[in-house]
Amino acid sequence: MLDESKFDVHLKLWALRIPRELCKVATRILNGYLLDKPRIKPITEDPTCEKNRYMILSERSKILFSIQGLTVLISDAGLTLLHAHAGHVAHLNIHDELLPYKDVIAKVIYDKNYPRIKTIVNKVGTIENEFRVPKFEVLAGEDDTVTEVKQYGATFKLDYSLVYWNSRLEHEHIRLVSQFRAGEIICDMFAGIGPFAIPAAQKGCIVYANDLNPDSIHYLKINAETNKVDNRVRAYNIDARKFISQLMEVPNSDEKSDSDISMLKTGEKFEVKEVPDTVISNLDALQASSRNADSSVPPVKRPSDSCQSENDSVDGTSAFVAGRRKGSKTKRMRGPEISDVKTWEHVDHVIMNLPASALQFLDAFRGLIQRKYWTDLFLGFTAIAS
Ligand SMILES: C[S@@+](CC[C@H](N)C(=O)[O-])C[C@H]1O[C@@H](n2cnc3c(N)ncnc32)[C@H](O)[C@@H]1O
Repeated sequence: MLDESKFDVHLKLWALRIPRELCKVATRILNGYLLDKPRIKPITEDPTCEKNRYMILSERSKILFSIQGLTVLISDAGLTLLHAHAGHVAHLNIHDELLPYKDVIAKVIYDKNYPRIKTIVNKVGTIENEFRVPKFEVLAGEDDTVTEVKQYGATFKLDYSLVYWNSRLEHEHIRLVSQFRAGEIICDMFAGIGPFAIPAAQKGCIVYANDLNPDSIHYLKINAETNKVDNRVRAYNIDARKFISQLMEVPNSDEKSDSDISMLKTGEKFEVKEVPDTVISNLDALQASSRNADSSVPPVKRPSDSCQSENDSVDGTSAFVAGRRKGSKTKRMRGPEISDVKTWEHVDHVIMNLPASALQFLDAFRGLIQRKYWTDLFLGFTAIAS
């Protein structure tokens, strides 16, 4: 009789326990570091918790390694993903039991990642301020937290010590924006430096982006310009409640007779229009005036103050920002301009990315929409409130 146990192989391997929803990302990051043996799956279930998975590392995974900004430390305390990074700043979240070694850990990460990583910071205490900016201590490298991050083809400048930023949300940014369509109107109530607003505008949406933190708005504006979407992003630096209520306020100059309103109700929607180049050029001169909405939302119809340029579209595929493609010299296409938008009549999506408390802002919408003017049945909400 065959003794099958003679064929058993026992491997002593390290494994990384992670929440199962991070499996895809982790597989990408750990590419080349996972166990690669025939008929052995490198990702297995965690018998103690169905929400977790074990990522089994290959035999050659060492004590400390760093790939794409994610450092894995294998210590007596177990396996820990130590840092996320934003541009040249690596952000550690060192657990209490490892704090006595924080300088050594920082030095190793610095040495292994320099010059890509130039500053190593560690989070101190819990986040208590309303801007959601953690406090950091610099453990190694330059004391310089102004950095640039690239996500989905957009560039974001930020000061890591002054504004909220979480590189790990890239997937969520992409997922949400993928649901928007060119020409839609988006209100981002807690916009930060623009990780939803900028790609939405790149896609051809008109974006009203607000944040209470003046530093976030400072960088949001820089990022809108850098990514050439400042003509489709209007930035505000006020409390979210005030922001949404001002956007929904009907200006006196826009009050309509009943017959006007019945025409609106027939479903007036923005359409892609052809615009002669001369009109576009004239609009260029007015563009600057649209960039500084800041602390108030004037509830009046603004003059035409924006236009699309041929660089507006990231991939050139959207109808709204189709613009003048290479080789075509005669016409540009444009969609709704921010000056044409009447937010009290129509908004497609509201983004509320304020984990733990976004839902507490829902009452701000009570009685806000004036049915007489509102042209749609629905308003889409996305509250990221976990
Ligand atoms: C979790 S962050 C999200 C920022 C951005 N959406 C992102 O993903 O990077 C929440 C943001 O809401 C802002 N914030 C907090 N309370 C606010 C309020 N009452 N009104 C407007 N913005 C507020 C903070 O300054 C912070 O930038």
